[in-house]
This record gives sequence, structure tokens and C-alpha cells, in this order.
Amino acid sequence: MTSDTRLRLTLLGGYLGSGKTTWLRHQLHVGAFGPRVHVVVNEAAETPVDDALLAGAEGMTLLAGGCCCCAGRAELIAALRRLCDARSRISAEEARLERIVLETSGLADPGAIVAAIQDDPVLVNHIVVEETVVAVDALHALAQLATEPLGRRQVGAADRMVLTKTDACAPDALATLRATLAGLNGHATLSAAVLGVEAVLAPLPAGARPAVLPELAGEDARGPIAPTQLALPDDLDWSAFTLWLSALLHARGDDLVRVKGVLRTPAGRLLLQTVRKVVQSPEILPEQGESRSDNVIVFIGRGYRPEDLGRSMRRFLSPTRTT
Ligand SMILES: Nc1nc2c(ncn2[C@@H]2O[C@H](COP(=O)(O)OP(=O)(O)OP(=O)(O)O)[C@@H](O)[C@H]2O)c(=O)[nH]1
Repeated sequence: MTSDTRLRLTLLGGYLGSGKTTWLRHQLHVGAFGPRVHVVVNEAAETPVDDALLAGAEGMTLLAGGCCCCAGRAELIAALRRLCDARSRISAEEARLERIVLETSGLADPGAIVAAIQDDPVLVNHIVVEETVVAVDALHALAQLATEPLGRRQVGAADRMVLTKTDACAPDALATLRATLAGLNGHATLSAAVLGVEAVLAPLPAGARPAVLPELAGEDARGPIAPTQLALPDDLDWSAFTLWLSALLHARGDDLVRVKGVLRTPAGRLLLQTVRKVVQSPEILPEQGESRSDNVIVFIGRGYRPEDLGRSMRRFLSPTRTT
């Protein structure tokens, strides 16, 4: 039994669309984090989506509109201090908060967040960062690791890597990825999860070799990855919108890392999301009245101007309009 009575914090990181929310949703469902867990979700975009998915958590704080490892750091520290304050008003014998799970945005460097918590003179006395879990997308991680310094920093910061989407990944590619991850971070444990549920990882084939990754000097020359939001008209022409999105992903799916949003449709609130060129099966979300994030789509990527994205969509939806 530990005499350290500080709040435990699990940091959950991983690249955009790697499966963080899906994994966390299942872990909360099965009670993997124990009782009295507060979830803090950070989304880089102003329009949050993940909070709609994690509605089952006991307590939740949403930090939207700035990545917690950089622009949103002060907001994160303030939110964590508030949780610590509230906890210190309750005696250790009572049912007080035991753990925080912090789901970072896909653009965050988990190492920078751990450092920010440990460098804060208040938080360091109240919170112990117990584990950094990083979700690694079996379908896209090799490409990300080859081109994105951030992808490598995330893997490097992990105590535990959870391979996601292994159900959709060819065995050879999976073996190469596992050997690559072992080379990048041999200290972290590696497990697999399919749609959040733990899956068995067969022993690594003896002949598995890591991918040869190029040297990466710094951030990509195409500029930083950033979110852009587009509001959809209430009288949306669904076929035109779907066609536009498919054409866009086909042409620019490598630049457009992530698309997500909750749309109001005749069938209900529909969660639409893509990861690179992969369009996920749409999911109908529970009704919860009007939400300010409904009918707003967030596009996260680089290599285009936000205004061009909006113009392209409006042209497609109303071909007679010129802007
Ligand atoms: N086939 C398959 N799809 C998965 C798996 N895990 C997650 N997904 C899908 O991948 C997409 C992204 O998953 P999320 O859990 O939203 O990913 P995220 O890391 O939270 O995304 P961001 O917060 O935007 O960075 C969703 O459509 C999931 O359904 C998996 O194990 N297998």
C-alpha cells in the first residue's frame, strides 16, 4: 500500500484519430481506472466532439480550442488546480477523487504536458503522473512516424503503447510497425485493442524488421497542422456534401489528417469522422438537445488555406454561388 496520497493522473496521448477516445470509452465502461475518476478532455478545435462520446464518465472537464502542451497550457494547469482544490476540501477518509485521466489532443506532445504538471509548484504536491498511455494507429502510424516529428515524440513519451485498429491492418505491416516501435521506445509496454477492447498480440515473427525512418529536421515544411471549422447550412444537400467530402479526401487525404463533427440528420445526431483517407462508419449519438457543436465540421490538417476549404465546400453545395 502506498503512503503517497496525491491524485493519480493517467495521461492518454496519441496522434490525431489514433483511437484515444474509443479506447478510453471502453476503459471507463469496464471500470479499468477504478472508482472516482475525473476525465479531462483536450481538443485542439473550438468545436468539441469527444465530450459527446465520453458522456458516461463520472466527472468531466472539457478544454477545447487550444492544445494543452502549448497554447492551452495555462488553461490545463488552472483546471487541474481547481480539481486539486476541490479534493483538498474533502478528508482522505471520505469518497474523494482518486484519479484524473487526461486525454490530450492529437496534436499534443505528452512529454511537454508531464513537464508542465511537474514544473507547477502547486500541482507537483497534489498530482502524481502515474502513466503515459499512447494510442498508436496500426493503419497509419508508419506513415506518421516517417514524416511527423510529433508522432515520434508521442511514441517516445509512452510508458504504455496501445496498438489500435489491428483488426484492419495486414499482418506484415503490423509486424514492421511493432519492430519499429520497439526500436523507438524499447521501455514502453505494448498491447493491442480493437475498438477499445483488449486484443491478443501474437508473438512478433522472428523475421520482423523495423521500417527505415528518415531523419526529420523539424516541423513539416507544409506548416503546422491546425484546425478549421466549417458550419453547415440547415438545409444541407446531403448527396452534394458527401460527394464533396469524398472528392476532397481522395485529392487531399494526406494533408487532411482528421475530419470530425456531429451532424443533425433526419435519422438523429450523426457522428461523422475520417482519419486520413479512411471514412469511419457513421454513428448515431444519443439525443441531448441542441448543442452548439452540432452541424459544425472540424477539419484538421495543413497545406491549404482555411478560406479555400470553405469556398470549395460552398461552391459544391451551391454551384451557382461564386464565392
Ligand atoms: N477498425 C477500427 N477502428 C477503430 C479502432 N479504434 C478506433 N477506431 C476508429 O478510429 C476513428 C478515430 O477514433 P477516435 O477514438 O475518435 O480517435 P482519437 O484519437 O480520439 O481522435 P482525436 O481525438 O481526433 O485525435 C473512429 O472512427 C473509431 O471508430 C479499432 O480498433 N479498429
